[in-house]
Amino acid sequence: MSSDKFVDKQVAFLYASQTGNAESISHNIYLEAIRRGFRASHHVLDDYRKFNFDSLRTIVFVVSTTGDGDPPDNSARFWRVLRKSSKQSEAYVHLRYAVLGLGDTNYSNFCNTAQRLDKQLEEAGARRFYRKGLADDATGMEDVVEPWIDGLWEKLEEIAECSGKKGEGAEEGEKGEKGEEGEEGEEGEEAKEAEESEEAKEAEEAKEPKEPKEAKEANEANEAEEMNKAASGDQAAAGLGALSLSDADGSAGIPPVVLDFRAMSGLSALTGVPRAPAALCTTAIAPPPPPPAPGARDSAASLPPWHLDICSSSTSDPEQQPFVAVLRSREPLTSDDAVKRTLLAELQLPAPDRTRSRAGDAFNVYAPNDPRKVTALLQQLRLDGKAGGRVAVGSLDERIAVPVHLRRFTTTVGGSAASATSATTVPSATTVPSATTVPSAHTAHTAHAARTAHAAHTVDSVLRWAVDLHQPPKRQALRALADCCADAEDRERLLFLSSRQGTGQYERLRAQSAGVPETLALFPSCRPTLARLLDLLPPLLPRSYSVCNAPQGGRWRFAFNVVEYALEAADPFAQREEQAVVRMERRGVCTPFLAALPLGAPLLVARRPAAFRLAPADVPVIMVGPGTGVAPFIGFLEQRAMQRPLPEAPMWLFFGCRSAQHDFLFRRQLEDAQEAGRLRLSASFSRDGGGAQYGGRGYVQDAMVENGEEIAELMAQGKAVIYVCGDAKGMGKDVNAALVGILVRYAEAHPEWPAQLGVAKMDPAAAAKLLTQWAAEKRYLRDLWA
Ligand SMILES: Cc1cc2nc3c(=O)[nH]c(=O)nc-3n(C[C@H](O)[C@H](O)[C@H](O)COP(=O)(O)O)c2cc1C
Repeated sequence: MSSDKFVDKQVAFLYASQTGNAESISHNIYLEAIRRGFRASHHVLDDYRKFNFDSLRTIVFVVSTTGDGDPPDNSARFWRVLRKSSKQSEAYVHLRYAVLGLGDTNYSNFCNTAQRLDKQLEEAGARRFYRKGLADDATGMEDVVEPWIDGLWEKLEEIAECSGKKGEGAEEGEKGEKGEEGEEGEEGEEAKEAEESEEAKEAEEAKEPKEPKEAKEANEANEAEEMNKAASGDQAAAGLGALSLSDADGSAGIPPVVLDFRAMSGLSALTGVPRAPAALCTTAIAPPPPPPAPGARDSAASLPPWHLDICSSSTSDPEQQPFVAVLRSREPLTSDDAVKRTLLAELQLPAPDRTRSRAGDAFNVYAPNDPRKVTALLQQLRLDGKAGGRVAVGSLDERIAVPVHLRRFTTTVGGSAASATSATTVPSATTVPSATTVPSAHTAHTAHAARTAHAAHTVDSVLRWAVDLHQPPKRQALRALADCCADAEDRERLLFLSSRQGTGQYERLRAQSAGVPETLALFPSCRPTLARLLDLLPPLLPRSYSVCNAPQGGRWRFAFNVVEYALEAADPFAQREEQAVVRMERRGVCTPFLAALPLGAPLLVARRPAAFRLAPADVPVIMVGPGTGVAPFIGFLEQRAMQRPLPEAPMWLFFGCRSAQHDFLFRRQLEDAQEAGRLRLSASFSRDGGGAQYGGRGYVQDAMVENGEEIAELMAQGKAVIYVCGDAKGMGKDVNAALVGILVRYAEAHPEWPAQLGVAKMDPAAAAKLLTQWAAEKRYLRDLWA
């Protein structure tokens, strides 16, 4: 091959993901890249040491945004490194990159991670080779993600060829080379300019009013592109490209024989059906051993069977290493007849000094799927007799590792050769890691190790602990499940559900919180193999809670609403013909688990980076925390009560709930603090108005507006810090809007104030911009959840 025909097909796919969406999307792109002959690698951003970020030349980023415009936890360290290097304007001139951002326009900082990443890379001289994709969970991510991926391949091929054409000189002076400059073509340059001017405008305007428009524009651009792709049949080609011969026979290293479906009419082009994720996993299941002695398996049902592994593994951040805590107490915070049941639980931590707790801390709990869901699924898969059988997961394609959350299952079955290509040997009971790093108070669980060595690798444990059975399946998964139906009608219906035309029914299904077991039950002939199901199910992630006490005595208290509801998963096609109804109780993953856990039971937890830190004692704080959003503020109150001399700066809490009688959380504690002069409490009650003592119905944002002048005074003159904690979609947005209004009115009453800030007119856009500035200065802090 002559040097000018050389094609450099090396590309790294890097992701940052809080709840797994970005991870699974980037993993699917990476799989497709391998199949298309790219020399691809796939890493989480925080593993930057493994992939040597500075030496990469072509990177495709898929990053989500979490919290209040924050990057996911698994990219925290990467940002520090990037910030340092990107201070030099030429640091990344060698790099070509593309960014796909995942976000939700219900949050104020739409796709902030992707935007920030793009900006910082560009400032450091890196070159965007493909337009930025910004996918919106609020309107359906697939609408942006799929066309963005479709368009990516052409650009990747183009830049691979450009690098190749330059032959040996390709590594040097790339930026000035003609081929490189022409990467995006005229269209690409225009898009880039449009983006640049968009960003310039963005800097002028406040984030909040701007973002939904941006998402809309990005979506429109994507839609146009998607139509072009559909016309060329490219979607069908990409979707069916997985059917390469080398995949089927597993022959390593031999270039795959890929059948090109480009010229054939594509099902997805005709119906808007998404492409099914490529098959990756293989599984081998050994016959189950004789049943364990009674109680043996359940004795630590609250811990993943591999918890000792996790506790002793060296994580990159020892602060966030999981450990075993014990449930000490649990009590209701609501009355028996409250609409929502809220519980207060307390955990005993193994070693107080190890946790270095501070008020405002948050932590993760590792909880299993509801065992009833697992049982229902095993029955549907006809695997109920094999639940206790040891399972080995492997990869169909030697070049591709199985996803991280399944790697512990890449073991041989019973010593015989498993079909899993990346299989290693199951650790025997004696090789199970010792519990030296597990705190001594918890070493009782060590004795459990031998028993769990087997349980750690069973069909049951993979479905209980490794994959999420609660999330409604994504449209791509439904598309793939359609191929697992024996009955043509089931198949058609699943295809329809996954398509754009099926959006209405799909949303209906999602609204009913139908997880995979419930969805499968609606399509009785759908029987995916365990391997296919593992391809499709997202990893089961830990759930996060705020600590609601000041750190003392190695204890964490936290409050949670028990998410439990019995709904009927009605057949989404019920209007068309006979009604199919599946009755299954649907619940959250973690809170019913915590609500039912026996006192004294162990559970696996890990610290999370704190969303909030209490301001210094001389800084006034305004706290907005309806419902369980009040939790971190209880910790703040306790912390300030412990400080000497007692802080004089005011603490003002806006609390809200339905009814003073039923769900006024921490009522006694809050009223006592108010009586003692340590707290100003503004409580709002949306249903009963709070009775004579409080009076009047309303929400926290209404109470804020009523007290707008004082709030604005504290913020504008007193340099207060305002914290908001709770539901993002309703409360978070409403409180933000209330604050905008408050600042506008304050400026009308105090015309000198905007001038002091150098603002000509404090209109809503200027007020929103001021809030953004306060957020950057950490004076307006939000911890919001969906
Ligand atoms: C607690 C929480 C906070 C979020 N905050 C934001 C945000 O500030 N801006 C945004 O655009 N999207 C936000 N999102 C939406 C996520 O980015 C979106 O759901 C995405 O698909 C998640 O991808 P991941 O699973 O890879 O983390 C938030 C989602 C959650 C659950």
